[in-house]
Amino acid sequence: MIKLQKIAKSFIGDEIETVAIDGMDLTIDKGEFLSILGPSGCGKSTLLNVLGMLDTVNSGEFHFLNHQVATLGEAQRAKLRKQHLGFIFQNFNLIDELTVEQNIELPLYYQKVAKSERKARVEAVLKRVDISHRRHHLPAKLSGGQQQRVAIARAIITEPDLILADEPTGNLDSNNSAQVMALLQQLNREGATIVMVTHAPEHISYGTRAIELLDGKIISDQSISEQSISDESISDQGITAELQEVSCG
Ligand SMILES: Nc1ncnc2c1ncn2[C@@H]1O[C@H](COP(=O)(O)OP(=O)(O)OP(=O)(O)O)[C@@H](O)[C@H]1O
Repeated sequence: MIKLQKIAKSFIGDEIETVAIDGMDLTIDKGEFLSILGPSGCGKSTLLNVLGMLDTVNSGEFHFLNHQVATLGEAQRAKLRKQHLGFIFQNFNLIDELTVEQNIELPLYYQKVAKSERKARVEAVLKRVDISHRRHHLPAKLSGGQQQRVAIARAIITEPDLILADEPTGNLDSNNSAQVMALLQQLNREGATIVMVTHAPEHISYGTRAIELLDGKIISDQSISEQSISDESISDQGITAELQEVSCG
């Protein structure tokens, strides 16, 4: 689904160049649930912004489905974003003045989907994330976990090829975090491809693969299976412990 080849991205400010992504190669297949970890400033958000076509690269190739994204202009990238991507953010990014169901409906409205179909799809997604009982509430009346479930519903309602999640549990307590991660895992098991930036090494076990970045480069790339997670937690010296150390940065 995605192929990055020798991608480089730097920022220039006050005559100082900061290299955020340093010649990165990365392939992501349909159906993966990839976690991206690493210390602060290692390039996680920049990579997610590149994958989300919110930011351009300085050099390298970026293939998404059948498109060569690096050569596309802003309007074409915006079209691809709207058609194929769903975003989930740490601070939910819901619209305060709209109810739960209006927030969820919005992407379909922008896609000019007919009203009757919008209603049917909102209904199904409300059930899917178990928030039907709060459909007429404004976001401020919901808990953080409920707000993130609404944001997930809004991200999946267009049936995107790829869901990008930027620290989706960053503002949640452990109970709500576990619920949101279980929902993302379930969506992945039903076929969704997910790329998630996280500071929580314990959450990689919900995914199928974890990469660790340092200074804009991938320094480890691991397949995650339920078996490997339980083995590693027993040995206490595997990826979970290692990543815990790295993410403290
Ligand atoms: N708009 C920008 N202008 C200048 N430098 C930037 C910009 N965005 C990111 N950087 C720099 O690029 C590097 C990578 O930043 P990035 O935000 O991708 O890191 P991160 O791993 O997501 O960090 P965090 O975990 O703290 O969110 C950092 O050195 C950062 O200061």
